[in-house]
Amino acid sequence: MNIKLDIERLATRRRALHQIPEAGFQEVKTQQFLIEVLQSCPQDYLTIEQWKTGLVVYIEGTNPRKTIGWRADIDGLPIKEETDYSFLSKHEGMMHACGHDFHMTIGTAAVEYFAANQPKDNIVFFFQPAEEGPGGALPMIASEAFKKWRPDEMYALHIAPELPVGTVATKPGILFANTSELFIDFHGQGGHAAYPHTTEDMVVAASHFVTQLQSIVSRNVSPLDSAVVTIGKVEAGTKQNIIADKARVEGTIRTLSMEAMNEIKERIEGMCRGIEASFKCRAEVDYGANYCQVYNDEKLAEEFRKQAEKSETVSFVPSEKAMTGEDFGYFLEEVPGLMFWLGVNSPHGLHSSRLKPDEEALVPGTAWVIEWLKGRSS
Ligand SMILES: CC(=O)N[C@@H](CCC[C@H](N)C(=O)O)C(=O)O
Repeated sequence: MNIKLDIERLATRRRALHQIPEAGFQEVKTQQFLIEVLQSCPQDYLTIEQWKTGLVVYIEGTNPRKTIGWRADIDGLPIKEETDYSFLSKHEGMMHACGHDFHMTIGTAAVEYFAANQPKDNIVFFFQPAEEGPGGALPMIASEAFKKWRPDEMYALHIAPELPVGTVATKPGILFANTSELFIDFHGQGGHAAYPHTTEDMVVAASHFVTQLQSIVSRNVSPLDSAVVTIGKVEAGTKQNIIADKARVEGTIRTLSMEAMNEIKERIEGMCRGIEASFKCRAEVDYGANYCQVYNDEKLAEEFRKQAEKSETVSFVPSEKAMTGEDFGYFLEEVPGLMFWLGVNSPHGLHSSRLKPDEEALVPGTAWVIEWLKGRSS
């Protein structure tokens, strides 16, 4: 299939989106930008509905037997950008460091294509807020728009910095892990740095906790299973000579099985009780947003591989499972489908302040999404 795509046009759109990254459920400018792009498509059989800070775009097919879903996530991350781009993020401390600017560019370009080339089956595009947290997929699935245009099958992509441009990768079954956020607040008695015996030092309490946490994966999870417990943020204290009365640690738990997830949470709570007793403090645990695993339909993953192997647009690369999380997993609990990686060849990885996906990947990425959706619709 030969679809002509203009790299300049795609890159311009991606750059505009790159400059306005917004946190989950705050994607106001992003939503406005997407509306403007999508309103400039032929509207004959297109319906655009706003849903919170996201959008649902329905394309009516010529002779529909089913509805095919596509999901693109739209939120940015709280990261200070450190690339050498001339089109740096204009939102201080925020960055599209997970490639959602690519996901939106490809998603909107696919809408443009189908708005001008009516598909046989209906296609519904979900531009979903808050993938990085607190999670937009579950409320989007509960929305009236999802009920009205409920897809029979559903797809999404994620950029893969480590794969070359022009490649796609996926696998049947589990692709991404179960995840749970982790927030723990330690409260004690602060005071003067010179009188530690009159205080309960929350820097010391939190430090012990973070160190103890490291034994969970090695000593409580079966060596035949896989799990990750990462603390990405620690916050405590106000000044070098004041003993902190509060400390907060923030992290994430990733597992391939729910048994491991439950075991890890039980161990964390046990450790917190131990820290409370040892340091005469209070530890409050909050698990924030939890995402289920991304589980690709076996039959569809096989069809995907076969079609990609025959394609002139992309090359297929087999994929391993990853401990990444994605609330797209919730869509796949509702309807069969799959997620795949799109190679973008960046020297720096996802969630890096230096992530620089190669814009050349926008052309095969968009062409492949169109090719795949067209294939599903014939
Ligand atoms: C693809 C990707 O990087 N996804 C994020 C999802 C975040 C899940 C949640 N906020 C958590 O941190 O547990 C990831 O970090 O894997």
